Amino acid sequence: MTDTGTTRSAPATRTATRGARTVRPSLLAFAGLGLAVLAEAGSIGLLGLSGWFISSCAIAGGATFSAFSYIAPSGGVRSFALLRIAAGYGERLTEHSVVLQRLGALRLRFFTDAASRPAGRIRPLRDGELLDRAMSDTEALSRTLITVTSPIVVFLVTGAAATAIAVIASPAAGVVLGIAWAVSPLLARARVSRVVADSTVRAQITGELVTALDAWPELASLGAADHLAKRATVLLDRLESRERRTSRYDERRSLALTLFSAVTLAVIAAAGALVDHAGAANLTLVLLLGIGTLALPGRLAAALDARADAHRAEKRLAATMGSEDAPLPAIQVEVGPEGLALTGYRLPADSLRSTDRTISAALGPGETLVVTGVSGSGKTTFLDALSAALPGHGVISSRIDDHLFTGTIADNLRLGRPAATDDELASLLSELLLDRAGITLSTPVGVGGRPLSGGEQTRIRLARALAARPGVLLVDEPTAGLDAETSAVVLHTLRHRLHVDSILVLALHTVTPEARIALGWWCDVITFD
Ligand SMILES: Nc1ncnc2c1ncn2[C@@H]1O[C@H](COP(=O)(O)OP(=O)(O)OP(=O)(O)O)[C@@H](O)[C@H]1O
Repeated sequence: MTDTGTTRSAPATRTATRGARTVRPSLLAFAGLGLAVLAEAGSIGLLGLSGWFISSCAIAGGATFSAFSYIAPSGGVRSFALLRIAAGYGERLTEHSVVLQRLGALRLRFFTDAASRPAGRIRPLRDGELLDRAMSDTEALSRTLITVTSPIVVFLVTGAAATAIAVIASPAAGVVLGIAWAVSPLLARARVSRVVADSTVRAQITGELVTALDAWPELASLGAADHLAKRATVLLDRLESRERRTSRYDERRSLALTLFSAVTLAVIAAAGALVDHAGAANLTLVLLLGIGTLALPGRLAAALDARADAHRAEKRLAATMGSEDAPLPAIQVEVGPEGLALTGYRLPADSLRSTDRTISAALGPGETLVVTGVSGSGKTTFLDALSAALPGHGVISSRIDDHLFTGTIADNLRLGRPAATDDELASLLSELLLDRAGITLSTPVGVGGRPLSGGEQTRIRLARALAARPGVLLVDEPTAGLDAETSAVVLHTLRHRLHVDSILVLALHTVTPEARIALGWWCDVITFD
C-alpha cells in the first residue's frame, strides 16, 4: 500500500485502497459528489419529464374520463393519474398542516404544564437532555397521522375496496385475496414487539456510549481511559450485533411478505381459473388488484412499527412531564404589612440531626434571613419550599435559577424587567464588578451562558433578579466560586440594590464576618445542622 499523504502516522485516514491501486480519499469524495449531483439531476429530470407527461396527458384526457373501458383504457389511466397527482398533493398539504398544528399544541401543552408547576419543580426544564427528548417525542407523536393512521386507513379502505372489486370480477379468487388481505396484519404484527424490544435496548446502549464519551476527559485524567475504552468497545460490539439482528428481522420480514404474496397470487390464479373459470381480462384484473393489495402489508408493518414507537414516545413524554422531584416539605407562610411569617417548616431527624426540628421565622419589611449549614443540611430544599409557597400569597418573589439565554447581556437582564433602562442595567453590572471583567450590556451570551465564567454567570443572574425588583428575593449560594472581595461586594449589592422594603432570603454554606458586614449585622441567621 502506498502512502500518498504527507503524514506517515495515519495513512488510513487519508487513503483508501481499491484493489491494487490506491485512490486519494479527496478524489473519491469528488467522484462521489459528482455522482450524487448526477443522480439527483437524473431524478429531477425523470420526475419533471414524467410528471409533466402524466399530468398533461391526464389534463388533456379529462374529457375522456367517462370513456373508460378495458378495451380502450386510456380514459381510466388518465383519471387515475390525475387522481394520484391531485390527491397526493392535497394529502401532503392537509396532513402536514395537521401535523404542524398538533406539534404546536403538544409543545404548548408541555410548556403550559411546566409553567403551572411551582418554580423549578419540573425536571425537564432543568435537564437539557430530558428537554431534547421531550421535544423529539412531541415531534414523533405529532407525526402519527402520517406515519401510523394514514397507512392503516389506506390499508383498510383500499384493501377492502380492491377485495370487493376482485370478488365481483372473480368470486373465488376475490375470496382468496380477501382472506390473504385479512390475515396479512398478523405477518406484519409478528415482528413489531421484537423490533421494539430491540430498539429499546439499542437506545439504552447508545445512551451508555454517550455517557462514556462525556465522561472520557474526566476518567482519562484519573488514568481510567483504558478501562473506559474496553467498556466502550464491548458496548459498540453489542450495538453492532443488535444492528445486525434488526437488519436480519427486516430481511426476514420482506422475504416472508414476498413469499406470502407469491403463494397468494398463485392460489388466486388457480382459484380464478379452476373454480370461477374467469376469462383472461377478469383474471388479469384480479391478479393486478392482488399485487396492489398485497403490497399494502409492507406499509402496514412500517405503520405498526411507527405506532409502537409512538406509544413509547407517549409513555416517555407522560413520564417526563410527570417527573417532578419528590414533593416539597410543607411550610406555612403568612404575608402582611408587618412582613413575612414562616412557620411549621420541619427538618427531619437524620444523620445530621438527632431529632426533628421545626423552623419558624418572622421577617419584617427590608429584613434579611440567612440559612446556613453543612452540605446536605436542607438549605436548598428550604428555598424551594418557600419559593413554591410564596406565589399563593400574591408575593412577587424571585428565585435565582441557572438559566442564561443566547443574545446579549442586556437581553438577559431585560428578561427580569423589560422596561429597565440601559443606565440602570449598566450600573447593576458595575456594582456586581462585572464591568471589571470587560462585560458590558452588549456582550454576547452563548448557549448555556458560554463563554462567561461560572462566577460571571451567577452575577448576571443576580443582576437579572435585582432588575426585576422583587418583593422577596431567594438566592442559593450567591457567592459560590467567587473570591472573598467579590463575595462581599455581591452580598452588599444584593441587599442594597433591593428595594428598602424587600425581603432577602439567602442560603450560604458559611456566614463569614465579611458576609455579615455586607448584609448588615442585624440579619437573621438560622443554622440548619
Ligand atoms: N425539610 C426536609 N424534609 C425532608 N427532606 C429534606 C428536607 N430538607 C432537605 N431534605 C433532603 O435532604 C437532602 C439534602 O437537602 P438539600 O439539597 O436541600 O441540602 P443543602 O444544604 O442545600 O445541600 P448543599 O449545600 O450540598 O447544596 C435532599 O435529598 C433533600 O430532599
